[in-house]
Amino acid sequence: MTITASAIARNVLADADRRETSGTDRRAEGTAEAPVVRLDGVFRHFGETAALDGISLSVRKGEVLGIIGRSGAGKSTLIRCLNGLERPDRGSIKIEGRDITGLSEAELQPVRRRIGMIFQHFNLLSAKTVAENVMLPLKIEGMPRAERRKRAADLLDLVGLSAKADAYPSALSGGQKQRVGIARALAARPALLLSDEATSALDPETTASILALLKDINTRLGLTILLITHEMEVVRGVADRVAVIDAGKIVEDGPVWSVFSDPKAATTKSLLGAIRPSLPPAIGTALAASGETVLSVDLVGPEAATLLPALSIELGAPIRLVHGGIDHIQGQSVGRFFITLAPGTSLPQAIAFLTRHGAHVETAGHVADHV
Ligand SMILES: Nc1ncnc2c1ncn2[C@@H]1O[C@H](COP(=O)(O)OP(=O)(O)OP(=O)(O)O)[C@@H](O)[C@H]1O
Repeated sequence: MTITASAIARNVLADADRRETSGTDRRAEGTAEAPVVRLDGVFRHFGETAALDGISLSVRKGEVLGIIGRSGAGKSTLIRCLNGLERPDRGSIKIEGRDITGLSEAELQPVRRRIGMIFQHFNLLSAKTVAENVMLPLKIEGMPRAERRKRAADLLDLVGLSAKADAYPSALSGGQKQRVGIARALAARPALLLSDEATSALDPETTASILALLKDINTRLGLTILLITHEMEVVRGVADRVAVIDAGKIVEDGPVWSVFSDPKAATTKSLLGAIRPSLPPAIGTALAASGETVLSVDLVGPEAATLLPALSIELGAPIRLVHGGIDHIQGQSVGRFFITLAPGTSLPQAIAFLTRHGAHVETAGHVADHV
């Protein structure tokens, strides 16, 4: 799909920015520099269950943060706290610098309008057309009809669905429904787009196209996005930073390339299991039977591409790559290789060389008697 880079698109969030800098829409201490979202020591317990157990994190303006966790980790509770549907037991939650934890329902309404949401099951009104669905938040805002129509047309252009303006949701594919959901979420010019498992009901190809659209909107409009997901592929596809939540705690937080190349927490390693190369057991068994030593080698950076040939030259013998390769995440080359050394070569020499070049090396599986 091609999205036209129009003045319209640049205008999609412009009013929100004007409101933000004028400060007339908020009575907060926040400034343009304040994080869009900031949580400090947020606790929410249900009886003995700590759904949120001291969460602190912030999302900068223009950032895409992925929050990932298994079922029951606390993701839904976090979302409910962010939009004021749930109140934390303690801690503070600031949206654009304004603490929302003590606000009344009436006071929460303008804060909620600053948060656009997209959902796993799209939540479109089946009796309304695509354009009417997109216009709905604007109708609630009291925007005149002609203006609403114009804005809905601009938003449908942005998500590549102009041709479907008068169709009903039942006539759309899942990916098209989610595009409508995105257009609707952007209608009121939010400061934050909150994505709640928005691609979980979509096939991998459609997921990729929705993630590309979100990334495009983030890049072109500078929109801040918080993605809640249980899929690492989603984080990999679009996020700048990832926070891993487990039993109500953030157990890991960092740039996506860094967490993907060197996960520290057990939960992160396990969530990454499916997409981070690990030695297939059958290969490990076969190599053990043949008496070969397998090394796992991790290296981030341009040297990842030249490391193995350089090692081969250092040892004066060929290296066998049995599994893995180079991935490209956020412009970084992330190398993860499983290699075996030729008989008679020095394992300590190989490890010393690789370590000297910044690689993290482990012996995986069988370790043969090397020189
Ligand atoms: N209203 C509630 N009453 C009692 N326990 C709750 C309530 N809401 C959440 N919990 C518990 O808090 C923990 C976190 O739940 P939460 O729904 O936030 O997790 P989640 O990460 O969103 O899970 P999923 O991905 O399955 O939706 C779970 O143990 C859940 O059983």
